[in-house]
Amino acid sequence: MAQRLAPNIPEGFKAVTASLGRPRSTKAQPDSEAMQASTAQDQMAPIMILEPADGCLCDQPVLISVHGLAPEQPVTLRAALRDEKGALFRAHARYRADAQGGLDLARAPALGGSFAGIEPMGLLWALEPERPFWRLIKRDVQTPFVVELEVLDGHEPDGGRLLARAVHERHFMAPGVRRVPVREGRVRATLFLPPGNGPFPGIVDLFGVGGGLLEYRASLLAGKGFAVMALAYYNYDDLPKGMDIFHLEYFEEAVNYLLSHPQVKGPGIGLLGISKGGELGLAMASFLKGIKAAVIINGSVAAVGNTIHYKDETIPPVSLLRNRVKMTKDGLKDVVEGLQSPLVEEKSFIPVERSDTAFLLLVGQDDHNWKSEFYANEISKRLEAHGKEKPQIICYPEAGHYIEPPYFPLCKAGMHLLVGANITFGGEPKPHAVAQVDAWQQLQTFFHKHLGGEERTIPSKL
Ligand SMILES: CCCCCCCCCCCCCCCC(=O)SCCNC(=O)CCNC(=O)[C@H](O)C(C)(C)COP(=O)(O)OP(=O)(O)OC[C@H]1O[C@@H](n2cnc3c(N)ncnc32)[C@H](O)[C@@H]1OP(=O)(O)O
Repeated sequence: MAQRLAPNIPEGFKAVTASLGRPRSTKAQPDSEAMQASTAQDQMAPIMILEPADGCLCDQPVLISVHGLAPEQPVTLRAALRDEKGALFRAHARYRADAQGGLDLARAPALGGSFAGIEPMGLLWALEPERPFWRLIKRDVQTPFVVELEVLDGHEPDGGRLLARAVHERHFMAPGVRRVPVREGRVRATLFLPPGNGPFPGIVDLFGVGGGLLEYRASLLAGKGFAVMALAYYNYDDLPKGMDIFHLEYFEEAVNYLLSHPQVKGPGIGLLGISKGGELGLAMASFLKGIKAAVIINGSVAAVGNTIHYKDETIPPVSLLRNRVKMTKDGLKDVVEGLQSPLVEEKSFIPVERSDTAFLLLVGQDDHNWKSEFYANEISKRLEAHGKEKPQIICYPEAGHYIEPPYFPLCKAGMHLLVGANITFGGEPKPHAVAQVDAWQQLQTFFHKHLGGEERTIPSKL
C-alpha cells in the first residue's frame, strides 16, 4: 500500500517562498528577562517558517520549521482552527530544537502531546474538537480554513512564553476552478469545473446521513482535472427533509445532467460516495446506465434505514438488531453488530451483479458504523459469481468510518442521526491519517484510469 505522508510540495509553492523571500511568520516580542539572558546565538527572536508561505490546498502538506531557538531548547507547538460554527479544534506537540537551535517538523520527532514521532502534518491530522462529538466540516469552500500555529517555550501545553506564531491558510479551490450551483429540473447540486474548456471526466460526489450539500471533497477533486458534481439528495433546499425512501430516478436525472454537460467528457461518468452515499452509489451503479467507475468509501451493500426504489423495484432496508448494540467503555453506542446481514435478508442486498461499473472499494478495517470490510468482500464474491470484473479493494488497518481527504482529523465518535445517539465510528488517528492520504491518491489514479483524461494537478499557487 503506497503511503505518501512524506511532504510532496508542488514546485509552485517552493517558488513562491523563494521568490518572495518573506516567509509568513510572526515574531513574538521577547520579554525583558529573556532579553537579558540572550546570548549571541539567540539575538534573533525565533521565527516560524511555513512552506508554502502563502497557504496551500487542504489536501496538501505544509512544511513547518522554527529558526532562532536556543540549542536543544524544549518547545511546545500548538495548532488551533475554528470552524464556521465557531467550534475550536486544537492539537499540540512537544519538541526539542537541534544543536543549532533549529526545528524542522519533517525531521524532528514529537516527544509527546497529541501525537509522537516524526509527523510533519501531525498538528493538523491530530486536531481535536473542544466541543464533544464535533466533526471538522468545511461549509463554504470559497474561504480557507485558517490554522493558527504557535511556538511556546518549554514543554507545558498551556503555559510557556509565546516565542513565535504564524497563520496558515488551507484552501479548497485551486486557482481557476469554477463553482457552478446547479438547479436543473429536480437536481440540486454544485458543479466544480477545472480551469480550461475541457471536456473533463465527470464525477458525481455523494455524502451520507445528515444530507445537506457538502462541497469540500468535490472542490478539491476538481483541482485534479475532474468535473465534479457534489449532489444533494435530501435535507437541502426543496429536496425532501427525511430519508424514508430514495428514488433512484432523482440520481438518474443527476447522472444525465452531468453526462450531457458540454464540459463533461463521455461516455460514462464516475461516482464517489462515502457511507450512506456509498450505499446509494452501489445502487446507482446497479440500476442506472452511464456509470463507468465508482469509488465507494465504507459503503454498505445492504439497504440501511430506508427503502431504495427504482421504477417498479424496491429494496427494503435490513432489520435493525437493537439488542446487539453495545456500549463502549466511554459510554458510546457501538452499533457495528446492529444490522442484519444481507445474506440473511437477501431482498435487502443491492444487486451489484447487474452492474458493469468498475469498482474501487476503500475500507476502514476499524469501521464501527457498519461492517464495511464484510460488505466489500460480499460485493466481490457476488460480482465474481456472475462473471463480472472483480472490484479493487483496499483495506486500511485501524482506519475508521469517515475516510476524508488528507489531513482532516479523525472523527472518532459522533451523533448518528439514524441511531439518535452518539456512536463510535472507529479508527485510530495516526493510521487513519495514513489511510486518508493513500485513499485520496488511489481514488484519483482509479478515476484517471477508468475515465481517461489527462492526469494532472492544477498548480496550486494561491
Ligand atoms: C438505537 C438503535 C440502534 C439500532 C441499530 C443501529 C444500526 C446502525 C445503523 C447504521 C446506519 C448507518 C447509515 C449511514 C451512515 C452514514 O451515512 S454516516 C454519516 C455520514 N455523514 C456525512 O457524510 C455528512 C452528511 N451531512 C451532514 O451531516 C450535514 O450536511 C451537515 C454537515 C450536518 C450540515 O447540515 P445542516 O442541515 O446545514 O446542519 P445544521 O443545521 O447546521 O445542523 C444540523 C445538525 O447537525 C449537527 N451538526 C452540524 N455540524 C456539525 C458538525 N460539524 N459536527 C457534528 N454535528 C454537527 C448540528 O448540531 C445539528 O444538530 P441538532 O441541533 O439538529 O441536534
